[in-house]
Amino acid sequence: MELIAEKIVKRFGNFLVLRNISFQVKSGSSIAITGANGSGKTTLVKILCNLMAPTRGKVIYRNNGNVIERGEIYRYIGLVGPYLQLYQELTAQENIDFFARMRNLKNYSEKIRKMMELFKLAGREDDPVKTYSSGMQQRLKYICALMHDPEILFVDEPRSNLDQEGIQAVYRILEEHKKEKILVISTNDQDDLLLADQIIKVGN
Ligand SMILES: Nc1ncnc2c1ncn2[C@@H]1O[C@H](COP(=O)(O)OP(=O)(O)OP(=O)(O)O)[C@@H](O)[C@H]1O
Repeated sequence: MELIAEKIVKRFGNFLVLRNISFQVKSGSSIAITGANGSGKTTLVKILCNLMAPTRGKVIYRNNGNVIERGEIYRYIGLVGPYLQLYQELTAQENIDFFARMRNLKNYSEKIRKMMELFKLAGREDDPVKTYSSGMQQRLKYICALMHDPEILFVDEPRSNLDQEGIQAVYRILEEHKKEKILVISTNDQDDLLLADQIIKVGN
């Protein structure tokens, strides 16, 4: 699997946020997007995930040399980010079932059980997400992003709201993920940059 960004430019009106961002990342490697607050990290992640169109430039996903169509990209990616909302009125299990149905996933209960255990959410499956703390919600986002074993995992602000134990669990997962798949993180944290084989700086 390969993710290629070709001369990505993004403007909001006259405001130029991204100027000519290009890179390539392959399975078995990782990339970090870094830059000051407001420099365009989240904008770039959204463009890479096909959630926002670039003003100019291209995002290409290739699998065994074949280009994946835009409409199919979601099957290959998992995304964790502050703007990714869980359904607050639904329980954790209902959120998980919703994501599973969207991805046509079957027989996922054992995998979810292990991940709920790992993220210390076991026993809280039937609680509405609105009763979860922000750190618990962040943990649940990781579970929803990872349940279909995505080839590319995007994490915008990996540590967001997590305690030390949560960060360690996430780090183990990210280290494991980038061994054979693609990891893209957006971060301002110097420690997070150590996870990356390549660093892209956005902004000035
Ligand atoms: N939909 C939008 N319309 C207009 N301007 C936007 C829009 N989205 C983002 N921007 C602007 O683009 C710039 C980059 O925003 P972005 O959220 O990508 O930054 P960031 O690097 O992720 O910031 P932070 O580190 O604070 O999360 C900001 O100046 C922001 O105000």
